[in-house]
Amino acid sequence: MTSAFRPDFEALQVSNLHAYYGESHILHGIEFEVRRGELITLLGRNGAGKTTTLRAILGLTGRRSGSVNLNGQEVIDWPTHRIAHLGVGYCPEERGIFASLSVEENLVLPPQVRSGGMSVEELYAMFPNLAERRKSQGTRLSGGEQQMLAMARILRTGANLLLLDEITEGLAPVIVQKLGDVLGALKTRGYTVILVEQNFRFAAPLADRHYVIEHGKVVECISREQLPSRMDALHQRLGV
Ligand SMILES: Nc1ncnc2c1ncn2[C@@H]1O[C@H](COP(=O)(O)OP(=O)(O)OP(=O)(O)O)[C@@H](O)[C@H]1O
Repeated sequence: MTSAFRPDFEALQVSNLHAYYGESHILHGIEFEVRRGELITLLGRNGAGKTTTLRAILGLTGRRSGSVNLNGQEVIDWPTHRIAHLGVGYCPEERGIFASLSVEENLVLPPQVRSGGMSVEELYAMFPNLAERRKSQGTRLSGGEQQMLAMARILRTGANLLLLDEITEGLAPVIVQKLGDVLGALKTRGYTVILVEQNFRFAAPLADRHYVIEHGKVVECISREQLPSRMDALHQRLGV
């Protein structure tokens, strides 16, 4: 560890990030940044490289190159578990709930990556549905309950930079609204969020900036202030 090393996350800067799955070159020099307490989105059509970007930050793709700088620390060559211990939590699209374990067992299973994680009781206060289902098996949860559990689980680990992949996909409007409230509350508490999202209406009010990805490259960065004047161009890019 260098003397500049500080485990608490303040900023992530991704520069010239290339990533591969086997021989397939998927990311072609991704560039973006996010600072503590910000929420940014990665937008783009299917197959643009949004999920791969989240996975590449954590070292979950094949070969990768370029720079992933976390709070002044270059982590491009680090293994995933070391990166996670800087406070990075990943919520994959498939959620990864253990079907044979109860809600509470799922919650307490992952090891803490840093101090300051939320307690189980704090999480039940944030997600009352989970409190009611604390003894239920993973298989018996609705899609919305599974998503809340997946979010709650990374909050318990102490992660404060959250990489969230399509968390609203397939969920009822009332659950989507609840997830929006939770993200707003987390932002207020200083959490930092990178959101891959197809539901732009969900993401727009929460986000400080939007990065549009096409063919493994960021082709546009749109701030909250610029959004009203760039909506038409954005719709065209996303094909919606
Ligand atoms: N494990 C893998 N092996 C090989 N190619 C992959 C793998 N995962 C993804 N890809 C390819 O990488 C490209 C980017 O996929 P990625 O999942 O990052 O896109 P995305 O923008 O998240 O889109 P979606 O919304 O469809 O998930 C696609 O062409 C996809 O087929």
